[in-house]
Amino acid sequence: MQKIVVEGGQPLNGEVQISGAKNAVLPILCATLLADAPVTIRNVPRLHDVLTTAKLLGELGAGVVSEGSQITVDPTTVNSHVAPYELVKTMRASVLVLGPLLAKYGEAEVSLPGGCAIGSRPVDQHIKGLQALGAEIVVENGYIKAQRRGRLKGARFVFDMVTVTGTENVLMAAVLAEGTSVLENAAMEPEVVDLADCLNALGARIEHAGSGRIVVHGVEKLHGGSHDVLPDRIETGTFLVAAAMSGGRVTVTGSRADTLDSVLDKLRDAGAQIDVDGDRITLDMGGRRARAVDLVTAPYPAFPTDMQAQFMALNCTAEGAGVINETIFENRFMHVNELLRLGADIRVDGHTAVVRGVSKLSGAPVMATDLRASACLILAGLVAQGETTIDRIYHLDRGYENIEKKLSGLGAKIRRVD
Ligand SMILES: CC(=O)N[C@H]1[C@@H](OP(=O)(O)OP(=O)(O)OC[C@H]2O[C@@H](n3ccc(=O)[nH]c3=O)[C@H](O)[C@@H]2O)O[C@H](CO)[C@@H](O)[C@@H]1O
Ligand SMILES: C=C(OP(=O)(O)O)C(=O)O
Repeated sequence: MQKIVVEGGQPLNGEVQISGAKNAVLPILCATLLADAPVTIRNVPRLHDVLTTAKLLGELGAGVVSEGSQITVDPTTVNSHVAPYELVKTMRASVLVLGPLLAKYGEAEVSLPGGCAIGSRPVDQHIKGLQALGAEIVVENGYIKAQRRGRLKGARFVFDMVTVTGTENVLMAAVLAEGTSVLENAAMEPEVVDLADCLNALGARIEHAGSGRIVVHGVEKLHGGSHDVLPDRIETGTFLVAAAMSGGRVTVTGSRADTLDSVLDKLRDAGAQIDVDGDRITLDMGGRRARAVDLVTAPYPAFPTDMQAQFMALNCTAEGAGVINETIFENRFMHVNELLRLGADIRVDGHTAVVRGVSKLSGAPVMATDLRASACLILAGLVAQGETTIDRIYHLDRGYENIEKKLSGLGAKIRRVD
């Protein structure tokens, strides 16, 4: 099994290009199922999750052609409406074919995602939202079995809590419903806006995506078209944290600072100087040691749960102590025990972790437990004395494109070994 080996101690300097967002491209690929003609998606990151989604679309009968950072999906040949457990269990985002298959083809059978290392991944809100649009849904034998009689009907639906994939699933179904739907307490994440932009480019009539109240005027069909995926704000944040921890100066290019307000604020609190110039964000730490920061994860525009592990790494070697409160997932502190192996000082009490900065971490073999935990361990390895070997990096390949090449380009000593 492949591992990442990091030798700590190099300040990072230079420029790095940001890829398209994993959490935007996956729903967008699923949304192509709604169209009546081929759809081309550009700025697609080369990630394992993208390959899994392409495989799923292929199993449903769609034509999928991938060329570099572009994928064209031809949904006109879809002949199956089943998303099997084998694919859904490796990637929760597979549940996002539920809304499109139901709305377009009248039926869908999608495996329940179950849980994962970071916590349970319930889909009750997806089901309730689709039922509000008139779907008949039963859950049996581990599958969500949905069908509709006639067209789905536009409705008002209030989500019990902010759910990103829940909003996306119901939004995609509402696009082809008869009449207007109003989704209240909707997720405001930039990835939801990107999905809505893509759907509107294909002929949907979605208003106010990015607010907590999305209005969808149903249309009879979507045409083909193309869309450019928005830059990955979590990849951007991960490189900026790496730069801050190393005391260096890094410019990320092809990024969107307006999707990163809470993350950039925390980096400023940590002592970084941040300059934004169009799609370029420059972080300059000027050789200084970061200050520890407090943070609470919450739905957008608050601090993202997907950046929690990386900031925990930052706090590990920062000046002072930082309190981290994780409110989205019940088990998203799996990286703590691995950071302790590197010499970190962290106490966890329920959803709260208190991290006291230490003057140095020391390299050790560690194990990645999930996607962002993997990134966190690389960041810690980059500032630890000696060598850190990170095992189980298949998690990393789900969500970061060429992270070791990109970090090497900034001066890090990092390599992948078999
Ligand atoms: C709001 C939020 O920050 N969502 C994060 C979540 O999105 P993802 O879409 O995976 O998860 P949701 O946004 O749906 O879940 C948010 C919360 O709602 C609960 N829930 C969700 C759906 C449902 O039907 N019932 C239910 O109870 C979940 O248990 C969780 O506590 O994980 C992604 C991957 O780490 C992140 O990119 C998203 O930022
Ligand atoms: C945990 C993540 O993704 P997923 O929901 O696909 O597991 C993530 O993007 O950090």
